[in-house]
Amino acid sequence: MIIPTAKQIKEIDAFTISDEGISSIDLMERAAYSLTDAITSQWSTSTPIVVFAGPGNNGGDALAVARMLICGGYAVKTYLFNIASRISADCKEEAERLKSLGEGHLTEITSTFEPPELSADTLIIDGLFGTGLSRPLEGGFATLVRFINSTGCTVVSIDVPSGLMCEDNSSNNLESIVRASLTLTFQFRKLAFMFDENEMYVGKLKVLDIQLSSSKINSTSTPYEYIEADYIRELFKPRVNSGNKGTFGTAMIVAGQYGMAGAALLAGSACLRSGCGKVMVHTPLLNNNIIQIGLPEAIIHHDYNEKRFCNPISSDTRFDAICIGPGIGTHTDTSRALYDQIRRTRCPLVLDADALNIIARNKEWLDFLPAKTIITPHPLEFQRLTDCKNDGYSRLKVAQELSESHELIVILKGHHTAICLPDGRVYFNSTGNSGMATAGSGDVLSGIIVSLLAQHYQPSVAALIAVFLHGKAGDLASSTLGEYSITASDIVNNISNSFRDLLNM
Ligand SMILES: NC(=O)C1=CN([C@@H]2O[C@H](COP(=O)(O)OP(=O)(O)OC[C@H]3O[C@@H](n4cnc5c(N)ncnc54)[C@H](OP(=O)(O)O)[C@@H]3O)[C@@H](O)[C@H]2O)[C@H](O)CC1
Ligand SMILES: [K+]
Repeated sequence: MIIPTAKQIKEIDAFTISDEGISSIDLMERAAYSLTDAITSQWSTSTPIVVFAGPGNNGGDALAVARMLICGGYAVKTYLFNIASRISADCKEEAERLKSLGEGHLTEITSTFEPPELSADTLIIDGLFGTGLSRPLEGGFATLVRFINSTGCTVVSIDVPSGLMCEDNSSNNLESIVRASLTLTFQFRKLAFMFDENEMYVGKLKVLDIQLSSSKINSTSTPYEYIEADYIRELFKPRVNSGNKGTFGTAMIVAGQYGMAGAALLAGSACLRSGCGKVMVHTPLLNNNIIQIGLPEAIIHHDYNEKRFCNPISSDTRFDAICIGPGIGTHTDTSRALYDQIRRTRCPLVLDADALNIIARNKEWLDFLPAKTIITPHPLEFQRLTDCKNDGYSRLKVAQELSESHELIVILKGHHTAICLPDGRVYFNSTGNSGMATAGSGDVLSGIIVSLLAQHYQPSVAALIAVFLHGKAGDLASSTLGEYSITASDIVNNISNSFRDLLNM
């Protein structure tokens, strides 16, 4: 599903109204029904409810929900903030409909507001601002948001937590954003929901289908897409029944300085579990026994010259794709070997972990990475690499620029890992959980990517499939072990289930 901007959502909304011949107030009612349905399925009529409605259509939604809840037998107190006497037409109409239920349901605030005493079991419905927020909240609205956040009550935000911009929050006033327990958003995830630091505002997320025009959605052009199983499934090539191990490619993994052999084992085993024909591990001689025993299927490509660090691979070694980085350290010998290898590499390349830390110290190397090289930084690695600002939106913009200017595939790891392609498109992943934030998890991802590259998947496709499968393997591991107990090996052990689940095997 696409992730449109707030402006595009407005256009889709307007098109739906004209194309379907539905009035805007009826579309608002449709949205309010789905909100009410989601709320009543989770909270019973014994829950006291307080609704805060703003001056725009987000407020209109909130007033309609208040009316529907009252009709459903809930005790609801509603406050409409009409400070500048500029409420939208549909918000005004919804206020009238709410008032028509009788006295005392609606309090209109036109100047100062004395916050009510709220019992701990109160459910707050936040309909102050949605996609129409145009600047950070200040003054009375900022105070109101701080009050909401201080109550300790459960908060359900309509469409967007009030105060959160749909895209760029790098200059926002972060204290003036509602911290929702649950956000019920309409039709699309918003770009800001993809950034890790905004999880504290969004809380749990539920997307409500309010049937906006699908033809308009399909013709809306946006670089951002949220990818789910159906999309990924279509990217697979059939596996040839008559294939031999040569057909499915040889992957080379340069990993594991002495003391970090586990990184080589994890990347190597993930690679083997992801379908390539042969895996070679280039690693210091001292890791020999560990890897021979831990991964008997792999061919160890001994690094004879140096016992502890990685050296260049001899130029007559043949492989179809190469991954460099898991646990290699940043020793000067390794750094020299990395430089040498990058210069010589003619096949698809993935750079991860310490390879990226070495490049961060030699930023000019970015200029000669082969086209379509995949890099897989976590936020700190990306910051070291580019000196970008620390918020998700700024980071994404820099990643998009880097991807486009250097023809790289940048996989920005996070809760919703972003895959930035050189043509400007960005895909956000839908799988994965907090249990995957564990040592070695990135090595597993690199192993899956290089396996798919060795099988001759296009780098962009390999990146998309690998990120999805990796997250899915983590989700399957979590379904039996729970998020607290997952290790990187558990992710490897669930790669096969992840393939089978996706491909219905
Ligand atoms: N997606 C859909 O198809 C549907 C969405 N619905 C709901 O509509 C809102 C969007 O409604 P909109 O009226 O465009 O916007 P808001 O309600 O978010 O707010 C607009 C008003 O807020 C004022 N504003 C903006 N920023 C501030 C601020 N920092 N401080 C004070 N006031 C602010 C703005 O005034 P301006 O001065 O900027 O003009 C407006 O008065 C969407 O989120 C959904 O909830 C439909 O109901 C169903 C279809
Ligand atoms: K809201």
